[in-house]
Amino acid sequence: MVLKVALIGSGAIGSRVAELLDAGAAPGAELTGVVPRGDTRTGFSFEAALELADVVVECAGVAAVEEFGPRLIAAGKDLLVTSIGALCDASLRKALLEDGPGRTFLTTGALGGLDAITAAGAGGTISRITVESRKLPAALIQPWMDGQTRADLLSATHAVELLRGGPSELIRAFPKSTNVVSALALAAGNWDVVQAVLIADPAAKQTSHHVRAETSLGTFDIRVSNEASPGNPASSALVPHAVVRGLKTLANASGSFI
Ligand SMILES: NC(=O)C1=CN([C@@H]2O[C@H](COP(=O)(O)OP(=O)(O)OC[C@H]3O[C@@H](n4cnc5c(N)ncnc54)[C@H](OP(=O)(O)O)[C@@H]3O)[C@@H](O)[C@H]2O)C=CC1
Ligand SMILES: O=C([O-])CC(=O)C(=O)O
Repeated sequence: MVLKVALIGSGAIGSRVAELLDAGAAPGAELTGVVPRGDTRTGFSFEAALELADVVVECAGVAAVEEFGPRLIAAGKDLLVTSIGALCDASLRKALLEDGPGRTFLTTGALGGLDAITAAGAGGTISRITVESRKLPAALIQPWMDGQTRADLLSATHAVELLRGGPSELIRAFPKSTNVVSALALAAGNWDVVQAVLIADPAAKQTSHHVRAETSLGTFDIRVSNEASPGNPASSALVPHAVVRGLKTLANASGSFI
């Protein structure tokens, strides 16, 4: 049986996922349509995705998870989320993870090591997870920043610490750049053990995430240095490939790491 996939969002991640699916990168999965933003009276629509897709991939942002996620799950569809920070909201988290009948999957996205953290959280205890993320300053400019803050950031000649805190604080201020922090909390099964720091680094050649997880089953030190997505310097180029890997597993798990 073919796994029918719909996408919400066709930016840097979504458009690459569509290309990869069309090129047959996930045997057993095929692209049914992409939900456009706004007026959907012509062509594919969210209603068409509800009717035709087995799994809907969100690669549109935190607000899109809030807007579409609960309806998909209530309709019995599966949802694959990239904007994982949306799950900082406890009531949305319940709707997506507990209420069913649809299932919510979370992409590993820009990170590695979530499998080990999930296993350690289930089989042991996690005392602390820290993550330091570094990106180029231009990728971290936000709509709420005033002109002076933007100018200072863009002209910085040294690394600048932008924010330190837990998943909710980070996602509120940098919703397109700190989903990995929420991913770590979900992997740990604990929203209180993760502390993050976001750094704008003019010398950053790649986007990096340095995770350190202290658990009763071991200490995991995980560093990823990702190329930026060609379409969006704020997103790692790895993310669409992580999404497609997940779809491939859903469609045909044989031989997959799960
Ligand atoms: N889990 C992880 O490791 C990572 C997660 N992410 C998440 O993935 C998201 C997407 O990243 P990326 O592709 O680089 O971002 P882009 O900005 O390149 O693309 C987002 C696309 O989604 C569209 N969109 C937004 N809202 C809607 C909607 N309601 N309906 C239909 N389309 C919509 C946008 O349209 P428009 O241009 O009109 O706004 C845009 O085309 C990020 O916002 C972030 O939350 C990103 C990187 C890593
Ligand atoms: O792509 C990345 O490296 C991380 C990112 O933007 C996010 O977590 O939202």
